[in-house]
Amino acid sequence: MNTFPNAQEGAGEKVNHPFIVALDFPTAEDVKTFLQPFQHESLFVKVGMELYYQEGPEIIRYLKEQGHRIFLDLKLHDIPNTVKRAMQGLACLGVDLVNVHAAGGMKMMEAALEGLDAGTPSGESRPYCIAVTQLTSTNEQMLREQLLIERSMEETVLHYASLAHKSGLDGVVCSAKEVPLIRQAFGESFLTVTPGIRVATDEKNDQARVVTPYEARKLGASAIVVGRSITRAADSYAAYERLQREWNGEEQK
Ligand SMILES: O=C(O)c1cc(=O)[nH]c(=O)n1[C@@H]1O[C@H](COP(=O)(O)O)[C@@H](O)[C@H]1O
Repeated sequence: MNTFPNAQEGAGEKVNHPFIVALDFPTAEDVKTFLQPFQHESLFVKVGMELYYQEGPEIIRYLKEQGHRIFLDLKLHDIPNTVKRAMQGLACLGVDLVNVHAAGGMKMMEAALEGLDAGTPSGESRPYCIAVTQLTSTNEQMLREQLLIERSMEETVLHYASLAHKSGLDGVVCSAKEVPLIRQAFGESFLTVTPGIRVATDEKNDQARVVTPYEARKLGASAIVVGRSITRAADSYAAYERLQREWNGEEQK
């Protein structure tokens, strides 16, 4: 498998856990402009729907050539056969991490893994596969009133995480708020990738369950995903450095 350092390994030492920068841009040109100040850095970047639907596999090839690790965030959610075949195609791209919606159910998640195994070129490692539990833009009121889920957010996230775990997935996407519960239930090697990251002075925008990089680290998240706090900052590189220092436990803001 690809390397994905566990947040608990080397506790107390300085270990660089994945800090994933969400490249939420409409074009490859925007990405190239954004990455200019980072040209000497090897990043862990996320390509989501906005960019992939416009630029397709070419942007993945470009980012790999630049030496970046890639989370291809397409949040697959369909019938098992469709997800299996889509994952088979994505596995050829050589990305490090992909995801599905746990709401698609266990058969769909198992099919995702089958597709990835079938599509990974021999001699290469298959991408890690994680499941979105509840989007970080969802709050408890939305669970109740829109999704008709009567359980608490924590119970719901834990339930979806258990489906992902039973299906053999490598981890979940959740808010860092839910990480301690998931770690307690499924151990330290089950990945918890956490978006909804903001520092105190940031706008929440459409996010509901937000956590600072420092708190996410303390809560034991395996990785954080940061988009607008960096991509919309006046000085993106300075923002990246500041948030990364916080994530690495060097300073609290
Ligand atoms: O799967 C994801 O990456 C994801 C899941 C989730 O529950 N919430 C969430 O915000 N994300 C993604 O994480 C990124 C967060 O971006 P910012 O809110 O700008 O930091 C976006 O690219 C979202 O698509």
